[in-house]
This record gives sequence, C-alpha cells and structure tokens, in this order.
Amino acid sequence: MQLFETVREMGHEQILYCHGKNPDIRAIIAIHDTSLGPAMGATRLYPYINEEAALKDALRLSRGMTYKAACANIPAGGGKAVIIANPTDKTDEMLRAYGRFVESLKGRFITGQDVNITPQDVRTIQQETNHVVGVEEKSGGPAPITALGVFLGIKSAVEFRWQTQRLEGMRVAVQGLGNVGKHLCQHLYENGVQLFVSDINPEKTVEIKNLFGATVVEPEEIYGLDVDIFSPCAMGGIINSQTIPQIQAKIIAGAANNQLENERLHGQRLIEKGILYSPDYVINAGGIINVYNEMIGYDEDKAFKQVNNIYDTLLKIFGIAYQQGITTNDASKRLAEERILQARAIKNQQLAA
Ligand SMILES: NC(=O)C1=CN([C@@H]2O[C@H](COP(=O)(O)OP(=O)(O)OC[C@H]3O[C@@H](n4cnc5c(N)ncnc54)[C@H](O)[C@@H]3O)[C@@H](O)[C@H]2O)C=CC1
Ligand SMILES: O=C(O)CCC(=O)C(=O)O
Repeated sequence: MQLFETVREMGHEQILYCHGKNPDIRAIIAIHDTSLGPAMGATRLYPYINEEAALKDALRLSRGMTYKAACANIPAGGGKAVIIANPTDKTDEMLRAYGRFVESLKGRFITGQDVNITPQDVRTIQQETNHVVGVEEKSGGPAPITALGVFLGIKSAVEFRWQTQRLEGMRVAVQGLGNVGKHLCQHLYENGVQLFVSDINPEKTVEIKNLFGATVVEPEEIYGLDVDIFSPCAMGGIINSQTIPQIQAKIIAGAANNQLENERLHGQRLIEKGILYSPDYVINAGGIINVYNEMIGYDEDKAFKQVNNIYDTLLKIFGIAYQQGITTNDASKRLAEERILQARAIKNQQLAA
C-alpha cells in the first residue's frame, strides 16, 4: 500500500503509529477529519492477520466516523484506533500504554469501546487520559442505544420498502450477538419478529435462543436464509462477492461498521438484486450520539431524541438514492460531505473576519 497516496485519496489528516517495547504494544490511531470537531471513535482490539489489514481497518473505520457524525448532525470529527493483539494477550499495562498515546494527542482524538474492548478496559485507559467516553457511571456504555438506533433504522427501511411500520411476523437474521446484537434481538422479539441468529461463540447463541426463542444457525448459514431482513452486527466486509449471491433478504440493516467490502461495487450489486441497504454509519450512529452527549454533560432525553432522528435521516437517504438512481451509500456520503463543506466554509469565514 502506498501510504501517503492512500491517505490523500481517503482524506485523512493524521495517522499515528504507536509502538512500545515494554509493554509490547502495536496500535494505529487514524484521524480522518476534524472540520466538525475533535475526532471521535472507539478503539478496537483485534488479532489482524497483518499490519496492512490493521491499517486498512483503521483508515476505513475512521472515515466512517467522519460521515457518521456528519449524518447524525453531531459536531465531532472522525477517528478510530486499532490495537493489534489477541484478546487473550490484552493486559492492563498494554491498555495504559495505549492511553498514554491517546493523551499525547491532547484531545484531538477521543475514544471509547469497540470490539474486544470492555467498559472496564476503558476505565483502565482512563488512568492515563481523560479523553475517553462510554464510561459506565456516566452514560452507561453505548451499545443499548446503538441497538435502539439500529432497531429504528430497521423500521425505517421496512417503511420505505413495504410502506408499513409493523414488524410483527417478519423474519430477521441477526449475525453477531455481542453488546449490540443482543439488545437488538430484544427489541425485535418484543415487536413480534421471528429471529434467526448466529455467533461464533456458542454461549451467546444459547442465551439468545433461551431468551427470545431464536433459531440458531451456523455462522456460514446466516447469509442464505429465507428471511425478510438481514442484520449484520459482528464484523465488517461481510457484504461481498461471495455472500451477495446467497442473500435472500430484501433489506440489510445492521450495526457492524464497514459492512460493504467494496462500497461502490457491492453497493451497486445490492441495487441490482433489489436489496435495500441501510448505510452502516447512519444506522449505527446511536453510539456516537450517546458518547457525544456524555462528553458535553449527559442528558438521556436529549440523547434519545437525537437517536430517534435516525429513522427520518434514513428515510431521507433512501429517498435521495431512489430518486437519483444512486446507491444509498453514495446518498449518505453526499449528505455528510455537504455538512462538512458547510462547516469548513463557516470556519474559513470566521478566520477571515
Ligand atoms: N457498541 C457500539 O455501540 C457500536 C458498535 N458498532 C459496531 O457493531 C458491531 C458489533 O459491536 P458490539 O456488539 O459492540 O461488539 P461485540 O464484540 O460485543 O460483539 C460482536 C459479536 O460478533 C460475534 N462474531 C464475530 N465474528 C462473527 C462471525 N463471523 N459470525 C457471527 N458472529 C461473529 C462475536 O462473537 C461477538 O459476540 C461492530 O462492528 C462494531 O464496530 C458500531 C457502532 C456502535
Ligand atoms: O464509542 C465511541 O467512541 C464512538 C462510537 C464509535 O466508535 C462507533 O460508532 O463505531
């Protein structure tokens, strides 16, 4: 990968490679754009197959955060960090060393909890820096509100696709039953949905089967199920040339970041198959809405009101995509870029005054 070329094309401002010998730590912090405010984005810990895969994830996730904040009308920029490690090798020393790198950015980057980082880990990172969010005793962690936003996004897609608000009797496949997937299953169950679920961790599937009567399928079977809606809530890149031919659902709407392996190509393939895709960074904005509100002084009512807007924002994006014959991903990107350009213009006017 030609790093500077890639960064220029994707529009990143800064990439920080964090390396420590004792304790051993390898992490990448990517700051995409701070036009709207400081870069916000949680930290993911993952045993990437190589450094390029880690960098690619950090670059795509951080750009997604810029669009996410812009579409949600949150005055924050986009960033994201990845720690390259096996979850079993995670130590407090490693997290504290990472916290010192976050602190070195002096608030330009504010982080929280993503895959394989727990609220307790955030507390450990917080021993070295105050630039963290999603702390248990403040807003209580972002997953439940992210799940609520995804649930509202599913309803919005159903409204657009089938002109109904009722989910009762619909068949929904949920991939990934972690912090978000589990709460999402609860909303769907309470609304009379028939659930089909998969997770690589059998304990989680057993729990959801017992709680919500879900049908458990093997991880690779989830794509080809005869369902109305597919909700990816695990990892990214799962909408690709191998999985699209299998998908029978008419709507894809889930929490996972970076669901499309290739935004242009796979977004277009979904249109050709008549599948309505909810852009991930719009439908899963509940987390950033919640942690942003935590940062400015948490008001639960205000945060919930903002999460409710996900429903209308998605309807607007579906409408633009349909009228202009473009992918929903391109429609949301345009909305985000308009807001960012407006913010830059205002900043420039203020500087010139
Ligand atoms: N937690 C939050 O508030 C937000 C989360 N997201 C995204 O949503 C997704 C889920 O987040 P969390 O629930 O917090 O993560 P989590 O780590 O709690 O849950 C992920 C779950 O997916 C499972 N999984 C991994 N690979 C799988 C596979 N191939 N098939 C089936 N299951 C698999 C894991 O075993 C785990 O149970 C991630 O992509 C995250 O970036 C996005 C916005 C906010
Ligand atoms: O939890 C955070 O720090 C912001 C939300 C986030 O990272 C995400 O939406 O992926």
